[in-house]
Amino acid sequence: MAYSAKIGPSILSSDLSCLGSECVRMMESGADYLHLDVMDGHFVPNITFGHPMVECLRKSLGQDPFFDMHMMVSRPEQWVKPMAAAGANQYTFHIEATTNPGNLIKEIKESGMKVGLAIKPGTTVEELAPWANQIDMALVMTVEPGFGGQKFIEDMMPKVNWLRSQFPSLDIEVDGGVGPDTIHKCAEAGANMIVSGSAVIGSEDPRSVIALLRTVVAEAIQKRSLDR
Ligand SMILES: O=C(CO)[C@@H](O)[C@H](O)COP(=O)(O)O
Ligand SMILES: [Fe+2]
Repeated sequence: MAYSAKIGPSILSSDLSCLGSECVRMMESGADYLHLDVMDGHFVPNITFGHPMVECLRKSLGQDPFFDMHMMVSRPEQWVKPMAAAGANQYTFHIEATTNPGNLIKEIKESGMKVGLAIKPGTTVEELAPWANQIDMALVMTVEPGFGGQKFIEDMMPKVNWLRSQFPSLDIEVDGGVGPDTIHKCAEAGANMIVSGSAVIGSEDPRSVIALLRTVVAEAIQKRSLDR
């Protein structure tokens, strides 16, 4: 079992005028990686930031933090090279946004980044499955992409469960409405990379929330390995 519990705060719901220091605050609170939500106002009805911001964050934060780019954009092909040059570590694109996932996976790998493949709530996990052996991470959205602070969609858990049963060592990420109230469902289903925005950022004690999320997931991973 190659995967481990990792917690990646989504900085979407932080004070964006202090993005650099918010990222530092999350890393100092025990985050394993940073989940950076890129929205283009076309694939989703909201706009955030692009590669120039990522480049500034990389310069200010140094080489250490792992940047998981959640690309909620149409034509994800166009940002692969700029994101790699800006210092992104993982490029997570939506399968709904491209007609040629195979080629995009290849381009991302050639540019030196890891590959994440995301599906919206309305997309079946069978659409992702043919690519699962070529990617580093599968992202199962647990809200409609576009906004932080939405309600967790529990109906997505069978997708996670199925992916875990079919691909025992794949990194599986959940994103949207995940926090102390919903983490048990995600962990039991088999998710190991946990994005949490408002529950972590909005907490007075982000360190404790991150630690709790990680403990629940680590315990579920251990239980699964004992059950095998
Ligand atoms: O990609 C998205 C939303 O589209 C997420 O990354 C959210 O930003 C997570 O925030 P919470 O739902 O945890 O508040
Ligand atoms: Fe996200």
